[in-house]
Formats: sequence, structure tokens, C-alpha cells
Amino acid sequence: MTGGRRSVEEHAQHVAALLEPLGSIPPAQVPLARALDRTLAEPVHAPISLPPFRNSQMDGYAVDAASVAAVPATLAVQAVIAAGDAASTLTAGTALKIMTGAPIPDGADAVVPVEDTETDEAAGTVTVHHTTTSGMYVREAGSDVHAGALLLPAGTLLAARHISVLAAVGLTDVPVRGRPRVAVISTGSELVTPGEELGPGKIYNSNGPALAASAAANGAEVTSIAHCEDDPEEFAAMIAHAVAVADVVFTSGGVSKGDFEVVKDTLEPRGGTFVSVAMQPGGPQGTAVVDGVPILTFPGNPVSALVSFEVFARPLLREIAGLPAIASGTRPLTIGLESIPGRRQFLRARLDGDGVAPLPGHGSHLVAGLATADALLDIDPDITTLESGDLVKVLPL
Ligand SMILES: Nc1nc2c(c(=O)[nH]1)N[C@H]1C(S)=C(S)[C@@H](COP(=O)(O)OP(=O)(O)OC[C@H]3O[C@@H](n4cnc5c(N)ncnc54)[C@H](O)[C@@H]3O)O[C@H]1N2
Ligand code: MOO
Repeated sequence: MTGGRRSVEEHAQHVAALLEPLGSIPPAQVPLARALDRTLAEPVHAPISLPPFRNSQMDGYAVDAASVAAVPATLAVQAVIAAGDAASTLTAGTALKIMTGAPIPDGADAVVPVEDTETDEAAGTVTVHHTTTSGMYVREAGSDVHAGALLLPAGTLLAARHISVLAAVGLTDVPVRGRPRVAVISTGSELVTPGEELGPGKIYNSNGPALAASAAANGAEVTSIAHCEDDPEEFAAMIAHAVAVADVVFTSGGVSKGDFEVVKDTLEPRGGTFVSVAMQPGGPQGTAVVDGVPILTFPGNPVSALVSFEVFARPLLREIAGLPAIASGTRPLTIGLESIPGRRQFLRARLDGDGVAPLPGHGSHLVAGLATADALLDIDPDITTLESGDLVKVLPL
């Protein structure tokens, strides 16, 4: 604690301990069509070789290289082999017209590209102008990967190129790390859902969609998104639903010092802990466990809610889902800044060449300003002034 406030590190440890059981979510077998951005839970070995059979790299003529050792060489063309045809046999001293991807006939060991030949349709012959060597333009079976070899190690974050090879070896589904199920509850009687009428005193709910998007972007499966009036009974019912469908619940609003702090008022009597964390934004934080399911209660201000997610939830969700950690680093400031003493500040900023520039405006309601940021500056509580050129910790958004 610092001055009655819990440090960011202490709160992060507390949250990590609460979310620890999520580390044992079992892996899932998912179809390739839903495997993008998932993380392989186990290594995948090639069930077949690639290419599965010896095939042509060019549209041209399959020959025995020895038969075109002296050029020009004119050979009878026996037939045409298309991609998809079954294997055929080349009669010695002749050629077979062959398409890219078609199986190389037995007896052939090279392909002469069509550009290096002259065809006499009437005579049924091809004249080859350049000599070739055994293996030229032949794609050997297994030259990419052999059956049984390691295709992708466990931990691979599946991108299109991985889906490509998994499909190429004929796999229909793959074992991936389980995703934590997340429920999001936005609280506040002032909130209306986009699409509804914005009556007097009302604002659109932005935390619900933002927290759901943040969770989904960091490896979670969002199973419930709900909005609750500042009504303890309604909130208690929503919590009961949320813990039934999720592994972790995020709430926003209702945790500070007002008359209608529905989250705090409902969860504190049920063993929840509500603290002030020495950070800005995101000071008021709470946690609870209901029916064994951890609940993180973020403050309602939109910037505070998202910064809270970035600092406390994002690293853990990514670890649980097997996603790589977000690489934070340091960069020189392109503009100097002032910071409040005693609070770890997370300032909105924009990457600027090799440096980083803090954005103007510190209010936690500045959601349009937040949308122009692509990073947070992580300023230690004991720092009050930084000059242009000073190195700062940067957390990419
Ligand atoms: N007397 C004090 N007042 C406040 C303190 C304090 O220490 N003493 N802390 C301030 C800080 S810092 C924050 S952050 C907020 C946190 O308050 P709550 O978590 O109780 O949040 P609300 O009061 O419900 O809402 C705050 C603010 O954010 C807007 N909001 C809430 N939910 C949403 C949403 N889903 N989408 C968009 N905007 C939302 C809400 O309308 C309020 O304007 O408390 C300060 N007050
Ligand atoms: O922490 Mo509040 O989260 O400063 O706006």
C-alpha cells in the first residue's frame, strides 16, 4: 500500500491470483475455419508428405533428360497430362505434354518449359532447343515436408500461412488452447444502448462494447454482454447469470463514492474487495468471487475502464489463451510532460517515428481522444516531470 492506496503491482498480483484457475481451461479441437488466431495446444505432425507426389513445376514437356542431351532434339508427343490426372508412364525417347502440378510420369526426370520448345501439331512432335538436367522443374515428393515430421510446434499462433499448411496436409481440425469465457456487465442508469433513443441525461453505453471487444481481441470468448440499471436486485441477477456462463466477469461503473454504487454495494457484502489503486486513470478497483468465478470491477469512466483492462486483464487473458505477451519497451518522448506524484500514470500517447508523443487531455471521459491513441505511457509514481528526449515505458494498445 502507498498512502492508503494499493500499488498497481499489488493489485495486479491479487488479480493474477484470482484468475489463476483459468490457466487450466482444457484445450479444444476446432475446425480449420475457426482456427485463425488460436494457439496450438499440441505439436502437429504431417500426416502426409508435401508434395504428396512428384509433380511438374512448369507447363511444358516431361522428358528423360538423357533424350535431350543433344539439341535440337525432336521427340514424339504421346499425350497430355493435366493436373489431377493419375500417374502415367513415359516411353523412352518420347515426351509427354505436362501441366503444372501434374504427376511426373514414370520414366521422366525433367520438365522442359513450353517456352523452350517448338511444337509441330501436325507431326505430333516437340523440338527441344535447350538441354536440361535430371530433376529440372520436378517437385519431388516430400521436398517440402516428409510424412511424420513436425509441421507446427505447440504454441504456434495460427495465422493464414499456418492454416494453409494444415489444409495442405488434409487436416480438418486442430487442437488449440482453450479460451477463457468472459461476461461483461455495464452498470449505470444513465446508459442506453446504441440504437436506442438518447433521452435527457442519458449517454450511450461505450464500456460494454469496448470491454467485449478488448476481451475478444485478447483471446477470450465473450459469452454475455449485459447492461444493468443502478438496481442491486437486477445487478445480483445479472451476476448470477454471468458466473453461470463465464470463467471471468468484467463489470464497469458503480465502484466509487456516489449514492448509487451498485457494484460495490452488491459485491462488498458478498466478500468483494474494493480498493483505491495508486494509478491514474483507473484508481477505483474491485474484485470479488461469486460461485467460484472471479469478477473484476472496473471504474465507469470509459478511459479508466479500458486502461484497467489493459493493465490488469489483458496480460492474463493473453497468457491463458496462449497468445504472445504484448511487447512493451521504452521510447524517447518527443514532447515533455508532467505527471501526478504518488500515482502511476497511464497517459494516452501516439507513437511518433522512433519516439512517442503524449496526447493532450487527461480526463477519463475523453473517449474520442482515446481513439486517437495507439499506446499508453507508463509513468512511475515518483516521476513528476519528463523532458523531450527522456525515455519512457510504452505499452502498445
Ligand atoms: N467523490 C469522488 N468521486 C469520484 C471519485 C472519487 O474518488 N471520489 N473517483 C472518480 C474516478 S477516478 C472514477 S474513475 C469514477 C469511477 O466511478 P464509478 O466506477 O462508480 O463509475 P460511474 O460513477 O458509474 O461512472 C463514472 C463515469 O463514467 C460514465 N460511464 C459509466 N459507465 C459507462 C459506460 N458503460 N459507457 C460510457 N460511460 C460510462 C458515467 O456516466 C460517469 O460519467 O468516479 C469518479 N468519482
Ligand atoms: O481513475 Mo478515474 O479512473 O481517474 O477516472
